[in-house]
This record gives sequence, C-alpha cells and structure tokens, in this order.
Amino acid sequence: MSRRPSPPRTGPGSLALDGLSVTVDGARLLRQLTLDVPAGQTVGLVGPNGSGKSTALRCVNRALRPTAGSVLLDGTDLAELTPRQRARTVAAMSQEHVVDLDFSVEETVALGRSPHLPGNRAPGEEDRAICREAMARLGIEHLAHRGVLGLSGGERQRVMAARALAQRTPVLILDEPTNHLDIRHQIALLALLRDTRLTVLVVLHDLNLAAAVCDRIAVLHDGVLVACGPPVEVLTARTARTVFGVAATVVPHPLSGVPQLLYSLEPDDHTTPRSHPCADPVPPQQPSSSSRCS
Ligand SMILES: Nc1ncnc2c1ncn2[C@@H]1O[C@H](COP(=O)(O)OP(=O)(O)OP(=O)(O)O)[C@@H](O)[C@H]1O
Repeated sequence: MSRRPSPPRTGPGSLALDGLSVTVDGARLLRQLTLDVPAGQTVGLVGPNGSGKSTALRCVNRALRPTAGSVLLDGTDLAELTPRQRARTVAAMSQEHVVDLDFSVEETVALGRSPHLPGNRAPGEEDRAICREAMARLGIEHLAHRGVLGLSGGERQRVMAARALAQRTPVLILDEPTNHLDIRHQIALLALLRDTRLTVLVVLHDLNLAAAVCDRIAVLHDGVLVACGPPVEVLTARTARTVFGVAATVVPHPLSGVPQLLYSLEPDDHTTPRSHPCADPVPPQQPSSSSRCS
C-alpha cells in the first residue's frame, strides 16, 4: 500500500476539533485539543494506551460532551445539529459498538441507512443497493444472511465498517478499525478508507500502517497533542522514544518512501524508562497545557 498525498477535496466535510478539553472527576483526560481534518484528508490519531484518543473521538460523535471546546463541521458546531443531521454527516465506528441482538449482517449494515429514512420507513431499493455495495467493498456479501453474534471478531469488524460506509456521510471517525483484522484485511480496509477520499479521523496503534495511509498524524500523550504533521515529520525515533517509550530505527519504505519504524526489543539505557512504562510515564515531547494542530 503506497501513500498518495490526498489533495484537499472541495465540497463539504472539513472537521475541526477546537480547544477540546475533557475533565472527569478531576482527571484531565483531554487538554485543549485543537486539530483540523481538511475535507477529503485522512488524519491518524496515535498515542499510548490511555492517552485520550477514544475520548477525543467520543467528543466528535457526541457520545461525550467536552468540558470545554467544540467540534465544527464546515464551521458549524455539531452541538447545534439534531442527532439525525449529525448522523447524516458523521459516521462512527467505535470500540463500543455493542452487538447484542442477533441481527443478520444485511440488517446490521442497513442500520447505516436509518438517518436517511424519515419516520419508520423501510429501506428502499436505492438503500439496499448502497448496502450491497458497502458489503461488497468489505468482502462480506457471503455473510449477508448470517447472524452477527456468530461471526468472528474480524468478520464483525468488517460488518461495522460496511455499516459506517452505508451511512454515506462526508466524515468518518474510526476507533482502531483494524482491531481483530488479519494483515490482508487491515491493509484492504485502510486502502479503502484512503480511496474513499472522505474526511477521515482514525485512531490507529500500528504506526507503520498509519504512515502508509494518513496524510497527517496527530500524537496524543496524557491528553495533550505533542506532535502533528506529515508522517515523515512526526514518526521519528524521538517520538517512539519519548512518547511510546520504545527504541526504534526509522527507515524510508523502499517503495513508497513513507517512514517505517523498526523496533528494538533491547531497552536503550539512555532513553527508555527502566520501569514498566505504565508505571512511569515518559513526559511528553513538548509539555504544554494546550494542544494545537491546525
Ligand atoms: N469516565 C471516566 N472516568 C475516569 N477516567 C476515564 C473515564 N473514561 C476514560 N477515562 C480515562 O481516560 C484516559 C483516556 O482514555 P481513552 O479511552 O481516551 O484512551 P485511549 O488513548 O483511547 O487508550 P487505548 O489506546 O487504551 O484505547 C484513560 O486513562 C482512561 O482510564
């Protein structure tokens, strides 16, 4: 998968996180996060466990109200839209998508059409065609009549991705969409996201796949944005060391030229914490009370 820089797309779909802060029970989970996702571009949100990535995405899909700040779509505060208007604009694939009813795969994907169906109108032929196309793009047509509860984790993940695509929104936000997927399906999903030319904000743990697919990468650490920019500027040995607490050598991909991190299992005495990183977090690169990338 080689990365082609996405030219900003004209038309709707520019997303802006504007000074988002989240404090829960005195804990500051997110500190003044400002991040632009231009229309048609893919921005990757990376960071260690617990750094605030899901918290940021939950503010975008309004599962969580920020303590301060706002999320703007083409300059309009998402809080001013009705839930249906928001669902026509932003599709989310979250870690929380609880599937506890044994709907069939095609029924689950068809839920993505709900924001477009007034009242209780059943999906029409056009809606069904959109769902079939989404299922085909995710390679799950053969599962159409299976119950979602009987699927493997990776199959279910692809169903949720198809549902998000079927929603036909200009903006997609995805929280670790490659969870449970084998490497072929990880690459296929990320290439698909890139090729949609939608506005995409995606949380990823695999920094090398993030480098391959993202126009820009934003790095969160302890709720603070500590770096943001093109992969080649952000994914450095220093970022690996100071944010993730690992030693890595960064080399250009021989075909695409994007940075790839080669990790070392040996601790670097000068750079990595001796104790477990969870017990002794590494300070962010640029400690700051606010985070901005625009
Ligand atoms: N309701 C809550 N009350 C208190 N702390 C919370 C609450 N929700 C989340 N947190 C804490 O906020 C921090 C950020 O959580 P978040 O889920 O955003 O991290 P993340 O970067 O997505 O992590 P991961 O990579 O593990 O998915 C974590 O330390 C988490 O325990």
